[in-house]
Amino acid sequence: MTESSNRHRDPLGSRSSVGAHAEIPPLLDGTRLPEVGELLEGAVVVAQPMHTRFRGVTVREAMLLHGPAGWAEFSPFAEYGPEESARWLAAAIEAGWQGWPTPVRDWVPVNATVPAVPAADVGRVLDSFGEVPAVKVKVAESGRTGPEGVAEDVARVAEVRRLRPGAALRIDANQGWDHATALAALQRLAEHGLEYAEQPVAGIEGLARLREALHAAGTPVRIAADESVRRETDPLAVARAGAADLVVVKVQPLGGVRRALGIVGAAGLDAVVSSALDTSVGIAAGVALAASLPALPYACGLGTVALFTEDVVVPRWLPDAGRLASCVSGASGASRARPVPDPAALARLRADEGRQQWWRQRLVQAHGVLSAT
Ligand SMILES: O=C(O)CCC(=O)C1=CC=C[C@@H](O)[C@@H]1C(=O)O
Ligand SMILES: [Mg+2]
Repeated sequence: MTESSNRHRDPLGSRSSVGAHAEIPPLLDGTRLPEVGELLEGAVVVAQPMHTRFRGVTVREAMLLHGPAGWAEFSPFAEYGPEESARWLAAAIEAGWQGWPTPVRDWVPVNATVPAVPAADVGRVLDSFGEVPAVKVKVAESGRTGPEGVAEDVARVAEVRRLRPGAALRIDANQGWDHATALAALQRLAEHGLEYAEQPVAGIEGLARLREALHAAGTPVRIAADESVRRETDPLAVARAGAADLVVVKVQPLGGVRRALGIVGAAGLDAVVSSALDTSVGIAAGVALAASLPALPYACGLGTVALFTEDVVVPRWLPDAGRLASCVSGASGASRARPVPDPAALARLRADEGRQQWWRQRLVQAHGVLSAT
């Protein structure tokens, strides 16, 4: 597909100029794949409890690896199989055995993330992030997508707007709505001023159809693709289809900072960097990506360690005045040191032997996929 034919398929004018032959770097891209034994030496699985259930998770487990370049995180969600997990392992190998590219900025703006809590709890959650330029609100929680659930979503968003009148506001439905519900809900939510709606419905065609319907209804809420980027075998398909205005990028699911940079470049759309609910060790990779992108028009979803009751890094890596400093050396040197697990917190949060074993097996399987690639 040429650039002009792509525009033809996108009558609403998303700015993507992705071509059919846009190439994204392969996993590991020339980096040596360490032996399993080398990866597992010093590896430890931690279990970090959450203040509030988030994407069905109440305790977040993560395997931390220690390579020559520093600490790295391997934490594919529990339900992910070896193929998908291999991308997360490639990201950990980049972090621990290669290091990240030189950034173009020293710090990145960060958004608060509000889980699907009752409106009465919104103030408490917002306070845990401090002052931030933007807030992301979770909506369409599983089992809460009927009229009552939508009313709760509207109340939650309205409360955020009341408490943070100047903040940019975005919602994330994690593809929980059907077309009609999304169309109606977004028209109501748009009254509170939305910078964009993240994955309101499932699938690339679903996003394209909703985006057109919103424009036709005179409510042109921008659409961000998340699951349609990170869980698709072709992360560029959504951009090719002109189905979204921007892409959400997460380092671990996309296979590392360099690969994510390649995907954003090839997609030709604005990108929002977000966490994969990582510990502070994994957050460092997200900051490395955000600090390296040529353009960073949106605050990043990298403040999520605030959602844990405790983090393995002490003090945990929270935004300061709405921003996180880069820990990779750039033109003006690194603004802070790379986060390192605290030995006492590591011992306290260490998962039991059964879980250590389960994660070691997952790593071995993901390693098998990478060695066959
Ligand atoms: O983007 C943010 O503000 C925080 C990160 C975040 O929302 C997520 C992290 C990991 C998994 C998720 O279901 C969720 C998301 O869908 O974006
Ligand atoms: Mg999302």
